[in-house]
Amino acid sequence: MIDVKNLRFSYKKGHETLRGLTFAVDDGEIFGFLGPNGSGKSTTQKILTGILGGYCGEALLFGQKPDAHPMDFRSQIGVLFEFPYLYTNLSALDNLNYFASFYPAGRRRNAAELLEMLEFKKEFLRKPVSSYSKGMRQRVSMARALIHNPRLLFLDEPTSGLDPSGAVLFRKIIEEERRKGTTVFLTTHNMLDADLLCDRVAFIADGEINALDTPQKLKEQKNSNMAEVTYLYENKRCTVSVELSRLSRVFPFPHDKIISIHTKEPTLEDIFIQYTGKGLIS
Ligand SMILES: Nc1ncnc2c1ncn2[C@@H]1O[C@H](COP(=O)(O)OP(=O)(O)OP(=O)(O)O)[C@@H](O)[C@H]1O
Repeated sequence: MIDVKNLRFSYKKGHETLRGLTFAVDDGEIFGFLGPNGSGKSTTQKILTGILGGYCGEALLFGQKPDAHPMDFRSQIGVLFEFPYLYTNLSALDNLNYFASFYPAGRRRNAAELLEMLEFKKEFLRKPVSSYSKGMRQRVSMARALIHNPRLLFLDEPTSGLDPSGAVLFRKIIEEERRKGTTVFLTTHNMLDADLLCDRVAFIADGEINALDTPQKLKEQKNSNMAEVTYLYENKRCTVSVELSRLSRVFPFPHDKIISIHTKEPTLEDIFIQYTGKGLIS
């Protein structure tokens, strides 16, 4: 679906923003592109969606160059941008009907039904976007990305600005899209989204990919094999980290009562820091 080989890009001479990215995204996959601010995520997405040209190396979507603008290229991709590009003086319905009009009638989804699926407040359907909260604008932007049933979805920070139940709903909708066979390129620094949704993730830092695998494999590779044990000893509550191998027979410390044992599994963010030496929010 997406094939990127040795992709390089510079905004100004002498400084490379993308320094030789190579990766492939399979049909029907949710592929996470994770990195801290300024690492090159949006630049990569802009190249793949045909907004930015002038790159070196190879970038192919459906076997085509994204900046060659073949007639049907844009109708096959849906994009949720980091910042909502909506007409703020128009309502949600007018925005969506306008964007839908760019696509063949056979591909268009019903704007009102899409907004209902996204739990958009009915009373705001005909009010201007300028009166919407951040979460409402995000819902309209998601509807805009889905309005023409794209084969490939680019989602840049889809759950940003949403409350926890909105984020759960968006994750459900993204999974539903995947079930229908849509491929998803998810750009984010939200670890929970990446861990819950992605089949594979790539870690990008300073314009380079440092690791690429399934979230589970990445976590297993760097598994600390440690357990955190909480116990009572001489009426005092204590917590220690112990290697799992040392727990196989007896607890290697004096205790009166074990209260809990938890294996210390690294989070995707721990792994990211181990690979790149940086946190995801810098
Ligand atoms: N139009 C531009 N002109 C010059 N430099 C730019 C431009 N857009 C981005 N950059 C620079 O390129 C680098 C990568 O930016 P990019 O927006 O791709 O990062 P990002 O990983 O998407 O960050 P964020 O998480 O903040 O969105 C940054 O150093 C940024 O300042």
